[in-house]
Amino acid sequence: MNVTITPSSVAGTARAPPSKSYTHRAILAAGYADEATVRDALWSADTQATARAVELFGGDVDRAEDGTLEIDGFDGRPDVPADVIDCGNSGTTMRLVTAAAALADGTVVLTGDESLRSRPQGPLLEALSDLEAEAYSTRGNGQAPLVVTGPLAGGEVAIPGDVSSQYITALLMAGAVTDEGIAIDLETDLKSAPYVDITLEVLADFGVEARKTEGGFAVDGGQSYAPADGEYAVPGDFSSISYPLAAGAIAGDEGDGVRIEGAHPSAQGDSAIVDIVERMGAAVDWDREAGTIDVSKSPLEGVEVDVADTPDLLPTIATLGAVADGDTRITNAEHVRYKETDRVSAMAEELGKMGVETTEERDSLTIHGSQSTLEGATVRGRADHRIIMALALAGLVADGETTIEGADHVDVSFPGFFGLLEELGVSLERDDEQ
Ligand SMILES: O=C(O)C1=C[C@@H](OP(=O)(O)O)[C@@H](O)[C@H](O)C1
Ligand SMILES: C=C(OP(=O)(O)O)C(=O)O
Repeated sequence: MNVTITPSSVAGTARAPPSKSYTHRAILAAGYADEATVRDALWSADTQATARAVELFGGDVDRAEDGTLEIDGFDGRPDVPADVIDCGNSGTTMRLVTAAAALADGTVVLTGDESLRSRPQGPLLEALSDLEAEAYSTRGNGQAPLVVTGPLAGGEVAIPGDVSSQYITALLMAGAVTDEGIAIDLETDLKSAPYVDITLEVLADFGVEARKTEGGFAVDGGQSYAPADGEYAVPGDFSSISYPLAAGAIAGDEGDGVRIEGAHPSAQGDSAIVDIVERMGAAVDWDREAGTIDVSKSPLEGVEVDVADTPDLLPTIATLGAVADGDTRITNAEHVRYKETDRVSAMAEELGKMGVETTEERDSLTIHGSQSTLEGATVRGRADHRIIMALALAGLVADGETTIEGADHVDVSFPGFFGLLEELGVSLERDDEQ
């Protein structure tokens, strides 16, 4: 599907979709449990990949009409699946499920789409091998397809922290049901650190104790997963909130702004977007207790933003920077190159087609912003949900129409994204022929 956006102003109320990160963890934690109910779960292409994996491990995921998931777990140790596990486009699924697979008493094969088969899995495979499982890439290049044979022993393991925090999450979640537990020693500084905080929070909510240590993280073995009262509720997603928030800041209607609901504080590092938009000069009011954010259009100015903790915000910040006056410098961004696409280059090149000048370095992206230079263009979504959504934002304020090719991939994290834009008053056309 291609989507063509006509420049539009936005006004109205947007409900935050449920958090993708919390939903993945809750579905897998429920899988490790005997049974659990997960309320307010995100049902997207990525979270469905995790649900499929839980089912292949012997669990059952039943989705009620209101979206509640009733999950029968595999109760600690996964069965050896009757088929290959296809993780689709989801890095979180592949990492978390690879470590779970190492608990099975047999061999598990994992694969994914072309993008996922180009993302780095090597450090996790090495860590699992150090913990006595057999784990390798069929091509010997640290990328999927992956073959994992358990069972995983506990123990101590060293792993780099600057490729993906999902390796740490995966080891902590699986480590809780090993006999000995797992102690993780970080060989480098940890990037995307708030995602491990999310993991510690979800583990605690499922009655599993894991902790930070001097050199990294640790989890004791022999623990069982069980949420209090058998239920777990997923909070709103701040990476997804970044899009309506940025839309309100750059294209808010003069009279009415945008209100976002479901924005309660949680461990998500991406809630930093509220502060970033405010620093750029937008009028933002976050009522943390009510979980509402009100934003209206204001002239924006370039700022410097360190995305070590918040890689998924880079595309949104790049578009904000394109609209702002002056330079927006996004630093500590090397790990943003290991996502569904190399998002540093993708944003530089696609915004470039809209007339935006950028300077790209290995670890940073500088956007030389000025609204007057944003021109409508045909841009490539690169099969990456966050690139598509960030380019749609740019289309709101460009001069002329913007066509985003391959826009259907928003279903990875925000299936209702274009419907929401329409509700906020955006004029857009979908071309399903493509
Ligand atoms: O654990 C998670 O839920 C995630 C961790 C981050 O990845 P990395 O840790 O690979 O940077 C983030 O980019 C991804 O969207 C979700
Ligand atoms: C990188 C992302 O997710 P994942 O790593 O799960 O593919 C994302 O949602 O931006």
